Amino acid sequence: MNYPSTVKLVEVGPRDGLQNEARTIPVEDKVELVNRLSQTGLKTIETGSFVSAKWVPQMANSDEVFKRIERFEGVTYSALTPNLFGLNAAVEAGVDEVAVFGAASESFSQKNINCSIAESLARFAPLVEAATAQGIAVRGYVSCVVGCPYEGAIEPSAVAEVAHRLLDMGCYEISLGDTIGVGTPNSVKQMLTAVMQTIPTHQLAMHCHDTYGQAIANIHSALQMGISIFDSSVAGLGGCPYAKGASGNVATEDVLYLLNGLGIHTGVNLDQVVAIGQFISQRLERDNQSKAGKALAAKTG
Ligand SMILES: CC(C)(COP(=O)([O-])OP(=O)([O-])OC[C@H]1O[C@@H](n2cnc3c(N)ncnc32)[C@H](O)[C@@H]1OP(=O)([O-])[O-])[C@@H](O)C(=O)NCCC(=O)NCCSC(=O)C[C@@](C)(O)CC(=O)[O-]
Repeated sequence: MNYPSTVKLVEVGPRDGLQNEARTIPVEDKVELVNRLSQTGLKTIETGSFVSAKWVPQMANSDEVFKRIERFEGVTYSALTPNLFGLNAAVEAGVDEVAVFGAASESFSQKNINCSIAESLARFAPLVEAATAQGIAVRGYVSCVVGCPYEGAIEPSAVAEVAHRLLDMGCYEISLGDTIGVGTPNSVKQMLTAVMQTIPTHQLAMHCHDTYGQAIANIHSALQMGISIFDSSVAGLGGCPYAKGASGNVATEDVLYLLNGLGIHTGVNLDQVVAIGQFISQRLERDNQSKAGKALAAKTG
């Protein structure tokens, strides 16, 4: 079997993982989480979000988080920015990288960012231009790449179109989000086949949620197609506030266990991530969603 020899993991726990938590998480806990993740070998940590606090209250203190984290050499600290207002706030807070987030589903786009897909792209273009002019790289997300909570199945061609437009406007990498985790290896393959017709494989990432327990199977399928960038969240934290019932991202521990088993290099220390998964689950008083994390933690006591 042909797999990439190296995989980059984008840790989205502090953002995607925490954005949906009901109770306010103290800044200190977020800072401790980011600081600990920074020492595991992870090279990109999505640390917060510069969105409306009315829409996503949990991310309201992202500026403070950015100001208080320790910056570890070689680690990129990124944030979501839906518009120029968000970009300016993010730059002020000292982000290294930003991400715009669009969708392949009209209904999801309206619910998530209150505009159509076309309007979102028109809004992102000046943001990407302003960010790159300041030397800040922009990642592009496409949500609902397999299914949408409001529209059901999504055509691979719709995903390919939005992904292509984001790349064209200057995003350096496109992260394909199975927002509600409905994908299976076949539907993911069909979607990737369409997207890979216009986007080089090395510029594509998969962002899998594990709602239906398919995330690891889908990642394995994407690996076989040459994808070498995956988003994941420590302890499987997370869920999107505008996708009811969507559970967390695939757990970083589970992805690392898979990649280690396949002999794929990540540079990330699994044991350290397991300990962080236990720490954050205890702080949030929630169950650790990582199967590998729980099994490994039980072994070490
Ligand atoms: C995009 C908007 C702002 C449009 O929201 P809107 O209401 O259409 O915007 P607006 O321009 O009319 O502004 C309304 C108010 O928001 C303020 N505002 C405007 N922009 C900002 C900003 N950047 N930061 C802070 N405040 C902002 C603005 O100042 C104003 O304040 P008011 O005058 O009412 O006091 C809103 O819909 C929003 O914030 N949405 C965020 C949704 C979100 O964060 N969703 C979760 C992340 S996406 C995700 O999780 C999926 C992903 C990426 O993980 C991949 C996957 O799994 O699929």
